[in-house]
Amino acid sequence: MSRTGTIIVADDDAAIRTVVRQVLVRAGHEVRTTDTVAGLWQLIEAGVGDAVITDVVLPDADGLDAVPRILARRPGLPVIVMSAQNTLATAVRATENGAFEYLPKPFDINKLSAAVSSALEQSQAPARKAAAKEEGDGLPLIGRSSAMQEVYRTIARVVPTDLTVLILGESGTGKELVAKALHDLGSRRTGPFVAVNMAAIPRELIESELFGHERGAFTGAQARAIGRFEQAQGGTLFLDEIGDMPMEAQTRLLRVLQSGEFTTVGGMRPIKADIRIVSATNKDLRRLVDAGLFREDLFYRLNVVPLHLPPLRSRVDDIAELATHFLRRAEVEGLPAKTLEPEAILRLQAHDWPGNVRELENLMRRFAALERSDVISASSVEEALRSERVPAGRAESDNRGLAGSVEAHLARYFDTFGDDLPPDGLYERVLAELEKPLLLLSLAATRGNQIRAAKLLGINRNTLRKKLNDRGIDAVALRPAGPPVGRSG
Ligand SMILES: Nc1ncnc2c1ncn2[C@@H]1O[C@H](COP(=O)(O)OP(=O)(O)OP(=O)(O)O)[C@@H](O)[C@H]1O
Repeated sequence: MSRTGTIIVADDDAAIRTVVRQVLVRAGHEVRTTDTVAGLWQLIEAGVGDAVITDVVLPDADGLDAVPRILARRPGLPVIVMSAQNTLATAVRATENGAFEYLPKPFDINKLSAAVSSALEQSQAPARKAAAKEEGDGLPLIGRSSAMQEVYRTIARVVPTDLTVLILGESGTGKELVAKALHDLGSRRTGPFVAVNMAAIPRELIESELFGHERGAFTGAQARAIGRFEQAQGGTLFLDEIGDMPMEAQTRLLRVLQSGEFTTVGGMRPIKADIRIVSATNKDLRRLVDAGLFREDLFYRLNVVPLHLPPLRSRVDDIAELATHFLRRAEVEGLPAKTLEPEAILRLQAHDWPGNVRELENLMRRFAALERSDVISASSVEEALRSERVPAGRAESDNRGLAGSVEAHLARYFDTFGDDLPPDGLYERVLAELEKPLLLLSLAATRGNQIRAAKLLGINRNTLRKKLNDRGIDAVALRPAGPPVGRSG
């Protein structure tokens, strides 16, 4: 049977107070109502109430701003916030201010009842519930498609255990994000999360990188070095691109999984491993096993719980929410606010996303930075997706396509640095890089005719000659012997 209690209701709309009162009284609760923050505060000070339901906009003050004050006075008292300002910002503010639940108006009576029941349950075990709520809100994964629901179910099932998880999925599907979520939600969250990418470390260094080495273990080992296993003690070790692990390191890893202990390279003393292992791959590990490139016994040890991350193209339902999420994130980072028109979303949904969520994230970031209009149109999306497919160096016939392909090249250049930045002095370098091929292509297109090329470029003939000199281009030598290339005349 669900618990009953005294609920304070603060709303300046008499009709809402009446409806809420009826619902709560019918469920066996006692109700006290008020229409101001001042009235609410009086009840709080008097120690009344097992839970609070408050509107945000009240005549004398902001109901949401009152939440931290209420919690300071009555720690653990669940406060449910209702608001007609149904923005993500209000929802986020409600969470940040410590609200127990946020209900957008008009609210569903069943949801209100459910929120009150769980609020009263929480007041029985405040600390545990508050922690659980914090975890839920911090979950970084976006997507409500049935494919993602399956992923969430598996995550929920393995979080309370220390089972070894193997995350399988194409590049950019969120494997690392899931590994981090497994860590952050589990009992090891206060310990370290250490990620190692097997493909990023030179093969001959992998063992020492993972297990550490003793002084003098090999040429160049001048001091003892701590490996990733030791760094991850008490936490989670994420082995990314596990299919790229060399055989010798595989053997060593298998031994650790079997014995629960590891030794450093050149070391004798076994160290107990108190680590959860999560690994990931975008390769077909069974194939690697068949080809003799991956140890079968290790495969079984790692694959205790397989977690398949679906490619983005198979969860089209998530695209709108993900795209909006990435635009908002760009906005939070200081880029201009952008939204997508409905047809633009349809266009995104029709794309096949070979780079999965990462590709969508990069595209949205690019729109946030470069799109001139506040609303991203279907044709902008079309153009951006088309320009991604333009092979290097192929010119487009119209200005918009040209901008798109240059943009795609630049975007790819930025992407190669991942989270880092390209070297400084980019502006000059990019302009210099653009100028030479532009001059060369213009001359080629006009069969080396400088007057025509100057006209095509829209610059003075003398300016063209100077630029050719500066860039060391011999225009005469460029006159092709064959037929004209493209648009001359
Ligand atoms: N469900 C999701 N919700 C929000 N962001 C996501 C989601 N899935 C992936 N991302 C974002 O997409 C990017 C790629 O994700 P991640 O690095 O986890 O992919 P991966 O599968 O590990 O890629 P790779 O195989 O190339 O290492 C990250 O910036 C991540 O934050």
